[in-house]
Amino acid sequence: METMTSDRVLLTATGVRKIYRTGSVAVTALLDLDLTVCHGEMVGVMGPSGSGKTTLLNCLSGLDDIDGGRVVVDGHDLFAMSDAARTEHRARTMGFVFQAFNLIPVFSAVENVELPLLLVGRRSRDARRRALEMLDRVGLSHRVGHRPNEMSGGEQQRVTIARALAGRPAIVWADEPTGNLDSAMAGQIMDLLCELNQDEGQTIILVTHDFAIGSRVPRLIRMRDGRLVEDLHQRGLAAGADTDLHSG
Ligand SMILES: Nc1ncnc2c1ncn2[C@@H]1O[C@H](COP(=O)(O)OP(=O)(O)OP(=O)(O)O)[C@@H](O)[C@H]1O
Repeated sequence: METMTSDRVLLTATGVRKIYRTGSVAVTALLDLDLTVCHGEMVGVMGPSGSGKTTLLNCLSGLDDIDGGRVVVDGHDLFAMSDAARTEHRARTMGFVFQAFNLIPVFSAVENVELPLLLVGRRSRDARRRALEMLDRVGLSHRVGHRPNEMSGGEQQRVTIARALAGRPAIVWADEPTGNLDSAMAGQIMDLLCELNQDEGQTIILVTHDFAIGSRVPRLIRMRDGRLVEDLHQRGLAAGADTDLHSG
């Protein structure tokens, strides 16, 4: 069993509840969800369509409000903060990779990666240096001046990963990051994410419905009807991660 000493804990969700209300219809998308994630973990989130995977990502990252419970990330209670403080905390501690690449079409790769750094006040020379370093890290040093429509889907997703990691976030959230890619490119993006986790200890929480992806993460949680129904530490999959096999 994993020993979760408090200094290793990065995220704690306790009794999280999320209800979507549309007119008179209420859908409970998360029900009393408890989850603890430690620094350096790579966690996959799987479950049937509608089970609450994206809602989990949106609520535990503070992108969306919750209807009950508590989420603490990097020592800060997300929903005890003002909206402005939560936004600032998110920009400082979290990076996001989505299925849609959401790159700015008129910007080059390096401009897309440096933009969030400039928005949080980094000096332009520092932001450029860090953006180039990250593009090199994701294997795109030969594409820094290319615009999104001049790159393949896999290359565009590498740019978004470079952008997500440029600010050295404590957590990277990824929602179906390989959903728009063919299986060969999807495999390469997973290789990169696994490498960033294993070599650099980057904490990653990844939503997927793809079993090939889910089989590669050291820890896999499964959802059903808004509840966490399984928490599986897959044996021997990651350096530094817990390798006990247990569920619960
Ligand atoms: N904005 C919304 N308004 C109303 N209901 C919503 C909203 N977003 C999600 N839901 C509902 O909440 C439940 C959980 O949705 P969620 O998108 O989190 O599931 P998911 O597991 O990510 O599904 P998928 O694999 O299909 O993306 C579903 O019943 C969905 O219909």
